[in-house]
Amino acid sequence: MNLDELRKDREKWMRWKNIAPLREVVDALPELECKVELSDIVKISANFDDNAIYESAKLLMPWRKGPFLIGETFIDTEWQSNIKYNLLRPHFNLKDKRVADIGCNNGYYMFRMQEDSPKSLVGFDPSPLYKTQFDFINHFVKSNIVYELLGVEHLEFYEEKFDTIFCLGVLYHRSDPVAMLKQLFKGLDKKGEVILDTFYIEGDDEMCLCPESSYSKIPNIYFVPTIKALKNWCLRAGFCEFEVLETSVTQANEQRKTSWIEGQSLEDFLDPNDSSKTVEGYPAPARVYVRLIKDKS
Ligand SMILES: Nc1ncnc2c1ncn2[C@@H]1O[C@H](C[S@+](CC[C@H]([NH3+])C(=O)[O-])CC(=O)[O-])[C@@H](O)[C@H]1O
Repeated sequence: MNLDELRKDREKWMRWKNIAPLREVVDALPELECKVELSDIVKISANFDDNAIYESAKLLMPWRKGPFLIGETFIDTEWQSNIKYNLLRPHFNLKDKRVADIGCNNGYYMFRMQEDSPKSLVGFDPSPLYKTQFDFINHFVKSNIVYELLGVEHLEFYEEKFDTIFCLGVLYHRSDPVAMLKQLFKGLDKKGEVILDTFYIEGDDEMCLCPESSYSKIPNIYFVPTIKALKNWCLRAGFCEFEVLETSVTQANEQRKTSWIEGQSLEDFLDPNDSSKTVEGYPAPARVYVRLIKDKS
């Protein structure tokens, strides 16, 4: 597959009529000397015109992943992504590694991962809006992060292999999860690892929930496995080791409606009389975080 042709083709997405005005917002950002602090909130300080920054950031809504503070503008994103990042933080060390984040959204995790001084950081996400949010933040952060408007399906054709691949919150969106796991496998160098999270259901059987048309009001969720079924998928994809790192139930403080998104959030996705269930009557979203090893030899 010729990725350069695809890249060229996807550059055109930036001229879509809903995206082009947002590109102008990014192109008009001022050149300023900035101080960047990588903590739970990615903080950028400089001599900003705070009203202008606020108005520009608002135009790039919805903001799902973060939070960010730019001057006095606090982008209170739908997700407090620091919770997932901090849960995973004890389980990786990225020093001098080639790292990819698949489904990187606006790059929040990659901005934080810079604290480890990886050799390289590449984000894959086929969303022109999220890339524009990344460009907005990175205009001030000035990182070397590479953002590819590509999907997980392109990873196996990518020009370089990776030592660590993060793939968080993507597997349940794929209609062929084993094929996706194989694509991650092929994206790794020999000794590589994948850190992945996905929704799971409780149970000792090797079983899977197949939602009828939506899960937690999300339409494109195909399979929600037990941990044992997930392990089987991973072994079938070729990984030699499957290690459960953490499990968590999404709480209202992690995903909630803020003034930086339109529409609904977690509180509208759960049964109002029983928060252990989704509105569809399925078990409420719980996530398992795993490490997959390509080859131990
Ligand atoms: N083919 C594709 N390949 C890769 N990514 C894709 C594709 N299609 C859509 N996406 C992207 O995958 C991300 C899924 S969100 C996870 C974000 C982050 N990782 C998180 O864990 O918070 C889901 C969630 O938060 O549950 C979005 O940014 C999509 O644009």
